[in-house]
Amino acid sequence: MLSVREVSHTYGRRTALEAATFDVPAGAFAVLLGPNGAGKSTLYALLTRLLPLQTGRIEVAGHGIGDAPLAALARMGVVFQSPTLDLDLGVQQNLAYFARLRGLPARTARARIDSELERLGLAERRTEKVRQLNGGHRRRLEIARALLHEPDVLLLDEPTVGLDIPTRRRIVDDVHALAADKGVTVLWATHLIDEVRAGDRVIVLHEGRVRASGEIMALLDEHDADDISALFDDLTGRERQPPMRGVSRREAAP
Ligand SMILES: Nc1ncnc2c1ncn2[C@@H]1O[C@H](COP(=O)(O)OP(=O)(O)OP(=O)(O)O)[C@@H](O)[C@H]1O
Repeated sequence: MLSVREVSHTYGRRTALEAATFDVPAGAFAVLLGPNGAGKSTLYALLTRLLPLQTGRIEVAGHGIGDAPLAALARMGVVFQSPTLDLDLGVQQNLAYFARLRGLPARTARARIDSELERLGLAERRTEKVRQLNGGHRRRLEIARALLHEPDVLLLDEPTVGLDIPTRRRIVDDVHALAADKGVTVLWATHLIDEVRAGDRVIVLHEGRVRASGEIMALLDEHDADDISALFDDLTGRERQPPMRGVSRREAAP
């Protein structure tokens, strides 16, 4: 569903991505895991055409982002690192405005917005300004907005930045459930290993290079790592960190 082949990007003399290559199969939840400066945001800018592709090829649902950009972008929902809701518009207005931008027929938009507001427990608060919502609700509203046009692929760039741990956990669980429910393919960028769940695919990006890519349990076996923290330390040269909650091989044991 998402294919990234030999993608490199430089800013002047600084190399941000170097021959990055990975695939995300349809319906998979893939975590793009990399420390600060790994090149995650650069990759998202290339995937969404905020930056022009310098070398390599990116395909979304079979459409090349360079040669069929409109078809590729139409299949994508995007949640950027910085929030993009209009704080002074109402909850429902934010969704309706976006549905218009995506060209959804009014009746379809209304039905989807109603069901999303219901799911988020915001139906009663639909006329309130977004400014009045807490951080977790704002982010969940933004994710719901990105799914209104029923994209095949949902891209999220560090969507839990600035949120407390319980809210972060809730959003990670929520998007996993949503993805399974709607069959949407997800690429979730983060530097936080505890956002990976058993069954996820992981792409470890470090200094612009893909260091490993595959299903998390298979990667742990392949690298003989006890848990994701050890795998991440091994692949990024990070000093061994104290144990942190995260996927481990013990979970897979009978
Ligand atoms: N506009 C720019 N001009 C020059 N260098 C840049 C620019 N944007 C990013 N870089 C550099 O490219 C590299 C990759 O940055 P990028 O923002 O893509 O990484 P990231 O993994 O998203 O990091 P973060 O988690 O901090 O956002 C870094 O070395 C960064 O300093």
